[in-house]
Amino acid sequence: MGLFFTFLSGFKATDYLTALFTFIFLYVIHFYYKHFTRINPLPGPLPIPLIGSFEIFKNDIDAWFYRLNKQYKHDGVFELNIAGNRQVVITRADYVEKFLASNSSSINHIMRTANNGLLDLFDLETKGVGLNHSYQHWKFNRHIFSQAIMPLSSTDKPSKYVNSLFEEMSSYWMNLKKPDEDSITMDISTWMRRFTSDFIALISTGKQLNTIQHFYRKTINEEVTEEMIDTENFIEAINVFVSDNQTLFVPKVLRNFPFIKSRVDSMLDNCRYFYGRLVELIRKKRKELEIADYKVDPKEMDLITSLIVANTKYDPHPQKYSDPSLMRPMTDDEIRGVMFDAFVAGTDTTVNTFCFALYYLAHNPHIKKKLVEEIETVFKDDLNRPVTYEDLDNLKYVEAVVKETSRIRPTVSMVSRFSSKPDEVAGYKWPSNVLFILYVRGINNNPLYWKDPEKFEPERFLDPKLTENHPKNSFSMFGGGPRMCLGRKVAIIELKTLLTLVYRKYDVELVDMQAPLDVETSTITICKELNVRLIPRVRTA
Ligand code: HEM
Repeated sequence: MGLFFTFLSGFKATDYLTALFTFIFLYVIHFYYKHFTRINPLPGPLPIPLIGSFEIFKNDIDAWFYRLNKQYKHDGVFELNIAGNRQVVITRADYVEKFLASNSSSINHIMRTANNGLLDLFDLETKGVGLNHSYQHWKFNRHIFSQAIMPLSSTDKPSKYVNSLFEEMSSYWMNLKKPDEDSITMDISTWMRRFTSDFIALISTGKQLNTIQHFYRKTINEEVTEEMIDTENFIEAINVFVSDNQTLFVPKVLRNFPFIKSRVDSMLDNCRYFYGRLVELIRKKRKELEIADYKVDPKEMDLITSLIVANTKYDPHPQKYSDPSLMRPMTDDEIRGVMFDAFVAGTDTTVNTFCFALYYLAHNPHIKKKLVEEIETVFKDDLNRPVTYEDLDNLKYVEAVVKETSRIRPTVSMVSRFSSKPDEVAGYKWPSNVLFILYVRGINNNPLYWKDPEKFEPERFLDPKLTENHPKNSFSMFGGGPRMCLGRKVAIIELKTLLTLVYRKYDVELVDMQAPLDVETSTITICKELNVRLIPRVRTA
């Protein structure tokens, strides 16, 4: 060791600088050598060593993808480098079939990302569904979660919950309306974030979190209670995770770098808090079930109860599987993992889709008129009764509005798949470990499949000839294949019921018609703010 220091002491400061510059120079040469000799070079911006592109420091990565896709003339495939990682971006419907086919049993593209980040540190590597990186754990969790959530969508529970939450929220809005004014002005995205959290809480536990109520009380400056702080913290924890989840993919070697360490630590605190709240909900539910001796009407089961009793002697629908690994009950930690997914994947996605719909409807009054006409046709004179599960079948235009909103501005604008084996994709042969980005917004807006793609036109989804002639995968909202969204049916019920209730009771105008959508994209496109004027409808009948 002494000899080593004697050796170092022989160097001057300029020698260290020279060594540093030589290292950087060699790194840059190596980086570009690798770049220019890469397999299957595709069109794409010239990457900058280490960061890939300065675009990663902006808040809307989707805007960059959209621009590049236009620049490359929707050609079907281009490439990017993000933080040193090559990404192959696919923008044609026929190229994504391999990943999204409903009968796809191939496990080659089952993972969404490489596992070289911090998933294990956040206890997400083997937990939950969305980010799970262990095939066996993902399969087990997805199977149990799917059995718990899918049957809910054929009951009237989701629409009942939306009705009751809307009634509550709407009564707060009416209280906020000043007697001398004919409308209420608000950032509707903040209300809706609370609405969807209360909705998922109801679906999960049968009980409300009261986040809407607490937000209302905060808005009217009521004294802040512990309970109010708790629910606002809960909403904040979801927001933080959704808008900064890139932190999970920071390469392990960078974890302790000064700026990165504080960001990772703060995300860890956020997740610990969030997990703690979820575990509280699960333990509470377990206790209630124990007291009731697990006697629950199977038709009344909430999500957490279904997850707790799955594969136990209390399971009302016991099943046998050829794969014995699917037959064990879930631990509380595993339930916490999938509940985390339900809150993270199931709240913001619906809020954003809802807000985008409001934005596009306000900019297209003739479409809003048709939507209101359909609502009035279905509800005739009875405009206060709950929207039922049966009504949803008759609200075809409302559904077309939801789909058209998701076509033109999908909240999940990109879906990723990581290959574990060599494969042929988009006409090229690829080695294993390639990250493919299926650029949903690019495909949904590709002029090859959609006439005037930037025009908001829900009729596209009503004309059977049009939809039949469309190539497969030219529209996707919920992804596809083995990793397709598990909440898709519940989400459609929630969105249709909510849009109907809102437009039945209010006209919605934007405060600033000139303002573009205020969005940012990390993994999903988030509506940061949407200022609207709600004008209660005055019925003459
Ligand atoms: C408008 C609302 C929603 C949209 C647009 C949406 C969209 C998506 C998309 C695109 C994916 C990725 C699919 C793929 O990789 O092929 C996904 C996954 C997922 N979604 Fe949704 N989602 C919505 C609502 C919900 C809700 C309400 C829940 C649950 C309550 C939910 C739970 C999930 C889960 C658990 C996954 C991960 C599935 C897996 O990795 O196996 N989503 N969603």
